[in-house]
Amino acid sequence: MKKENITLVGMPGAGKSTVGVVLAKIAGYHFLDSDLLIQQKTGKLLHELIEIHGREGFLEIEGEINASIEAKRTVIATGGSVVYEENAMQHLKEISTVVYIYLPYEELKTRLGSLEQRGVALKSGETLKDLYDSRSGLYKKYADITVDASHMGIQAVAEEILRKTRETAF
Ligand SMILES: Nc1ncnc2c1ncn2[C@@H]1O[C@H](COP(=O)(O)OP(=O)(O)O)[C@@H](O)[C@H]1O
Ligand SMILES: O=C(O)C1=C[C@@H](OP(=O)(O)O)[C@@H](O)[C@H](O)C1
Ligand SMILES: [Mg+2]
Repeated sequence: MKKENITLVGMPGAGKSTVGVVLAKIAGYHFLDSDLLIQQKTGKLLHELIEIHGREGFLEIEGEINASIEAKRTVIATGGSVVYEENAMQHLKEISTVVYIYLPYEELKTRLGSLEQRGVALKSGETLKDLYDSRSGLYKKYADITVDASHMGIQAVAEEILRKTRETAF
């Protein structure tokens, strides 16, 4: 593994935050959840930011903060909407190996609770299926590696990500 950070991307509920902590532990890395970084830097909760600034305003803030991450030997769990921000993704690709945690739509749907409660950056009238279909291509576009997490437990997904990042030279 040439790059010294691992960035996790994927749909909300795919397991970026939970798997990320376990992955950091087994890799001997630090862990950074960029959602928490946004909350620390703005002093607001994510859903408050979306309420105050709207979807576009939130994406701008998310993009800027992700584009400014400095990390070493760190697993970075991003928020699902970071792939809308080209600058942020270019930066994350420069500093890390980007891993897409893929989950089929049906499995994701049963896993996710209320979308409002999670503060997902939906356009007006957009459903989870619309979001899934429109984002899948973006996750694939930026991913160096894709891990299919269907029917896998948290530990198994973390181990698979570590195995694949170690065997792939970037
Ligand atoms: N591989 C998995 N198997 C079962 N449940 C999982 C798995 N990965 C994550 N979860 C659960 O799914 C929910 C969403 O996980 P989370 O890490 O918050 O996703 P994300 O950060 O991608 O939005 C949590 O309740 C978490 O415990
Ligand atoms: O996909 C999204 O639109 C979002 C996902 C959230 O993070 P998770 O992917 O960790 O749930 C968070 O960044 C924000 O509320 C928007
Ligand atoms: Mg998360």
